[in-house]
Amino acid sequence: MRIAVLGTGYVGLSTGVCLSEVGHHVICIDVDQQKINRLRQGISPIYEPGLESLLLKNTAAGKLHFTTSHQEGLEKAEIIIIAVGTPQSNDGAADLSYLVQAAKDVSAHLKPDAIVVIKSTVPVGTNDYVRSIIANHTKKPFKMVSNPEFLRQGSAIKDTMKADRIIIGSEDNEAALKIQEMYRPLNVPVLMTNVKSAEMIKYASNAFLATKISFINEIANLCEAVGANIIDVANGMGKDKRIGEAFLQAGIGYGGSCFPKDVKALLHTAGQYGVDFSLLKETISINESQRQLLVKKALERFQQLKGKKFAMLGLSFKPDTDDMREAPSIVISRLLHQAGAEVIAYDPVATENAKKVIGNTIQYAESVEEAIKNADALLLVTEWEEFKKLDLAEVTKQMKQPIIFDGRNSLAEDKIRACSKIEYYPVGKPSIVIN
Ligand SMILES: NC(=O)C1=CN([C@@H]2O[C@H](COP(=O)(O)OP(=O)(O)OC[C@H]3O[C@@H](n4cnc5c(N)ncnc54)[C@H](O)[C@@H]3O)[C@@H](O)[C@H]2O)C=CC1
Ligand SMILES: O=C(O)[C@H]1O[C@H](OP(=O)(O)OP(=O)(O)OC[C@H]2O[C@@H](n3ccc(=O)[nH]c3=O)[C@H](O)[C@@H]2O)[C@H](O)[C@@H](O)[C@@H]1O
Repeated sequence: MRIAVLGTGYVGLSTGVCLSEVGHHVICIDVDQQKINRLRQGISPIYEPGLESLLLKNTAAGKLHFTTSHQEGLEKAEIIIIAVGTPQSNDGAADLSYLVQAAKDVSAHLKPDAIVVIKSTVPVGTNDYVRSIIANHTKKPFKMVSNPEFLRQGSAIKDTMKADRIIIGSEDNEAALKIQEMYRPLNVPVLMTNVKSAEMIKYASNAFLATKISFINEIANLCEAVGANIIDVANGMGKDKRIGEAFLQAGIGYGGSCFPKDVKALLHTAGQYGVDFSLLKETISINESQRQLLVKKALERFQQLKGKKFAMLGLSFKPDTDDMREAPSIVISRLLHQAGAEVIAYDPVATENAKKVIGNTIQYAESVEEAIKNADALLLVTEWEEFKKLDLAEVTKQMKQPIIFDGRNSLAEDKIRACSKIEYYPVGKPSIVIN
């Protein structure tokens, strides 16, 4: 099939690359000339494991193209997938301005009878709204399908190729079947729904997962207070198939480009329809306080933070991505800076993006060794594999004080116990102090 994808972000690029991999002819369109230039040279503008090799392979095979011209991209496309951003606006609602512009771009160059697929995460009713925008700008016939995306950053390619499900929402059976056919080579279960249900499935899924994280974080806080161990508690809960093991990792809260904004957008929709979804308010408020946890723990330990030097390991909102959107490291940096502490941070891939968001209120190191030198404490903020492999006995020797606050419970207990001197403060389980 001839497919055009609007937006070469995490979702658009991963989708375009994977659809070309399974045999379709894909042209990806973006308004960002720099991104398109890099993509044409076979360089991915985002860090995403496995993406660049598929990009090179399918570009070389002539199945994957990139352009900034909507005309060039759309004139032959039988399926048009819109994957532009829907960020959060000031009132918590989803900002649909990119989507509205994309709809206008589509209507200007649409091939008659093309199917317009909305993959961006959009509030209930948005597919109908986009349909009316396109219809107001063109007389050509077209069809619409809602097809929300569930991939995670850091495993976008795997999640696309081996998704748990594909949701196809449409009032037009023929269009829905064509999109099902487009995905057939992936061999993933498909669920057909109406448009509004498809739109709701996306928000309900993200809000549920975010709530699961806030729930386990509150249980972790309670575990600390009563002397239980969150790892055992989460294990014990997760063994119940009705609960499931996934998304029960306690830590310093959820971040990223989606959970924070999507929970707020769903709450906004609920408000518009007079539904008081107070559970979501709690999910948000627990998450906000959880992001401050490491700083609170540090304050408890040191009494005052002025003049203290903190090595911060990890900046991105999760491992295997360079994305800094809503990363807990932003809040932690701000609080430590306000308290007069010095922060020197290291991240394997997110440092350049972090500099744009956090700026020069903290320093950036090129390696773990540089970050930890003479530090009063180490804050583990993102659980990159590199950090799990550290020789903690050696790390603590390089520090001024051997104090570690592990915001992701990611350091192995036997490595901690192998240190001759250490103070280790995890989340939701007993601290380890060896003098
Ligand atoms: N990032 C993620 O892991 C996931 C994101 N989503 C949703 O997918 C959507 C896209 O998210 P991301 O890929 O993270 O966004 P992104 O911000 O990384 O990329 C969006 C891209 O669209 C381009 N763009 C904007 N207007 C355009 C237009 N008129 N024509 C062509 N290109 C245009 C931008 O230049 C940018 O490169 C959002 O609605 C998001 O909520 C859904 C699932 C996962
Ligand atoms: O709509 C989206 O954008 C995507 O949002 C999330 O994907 P993503 O944000 O890439 O990453 P996750 O692995 O879900 O992690 C999100 C945040 O939750 C945190 N998290 C995750 C799991 C957990 O057990 N505990 C926990 O604190 C992570 O550290 C991270 O900050 C969802 O998992 C995807 O299904 C969805 O498509």
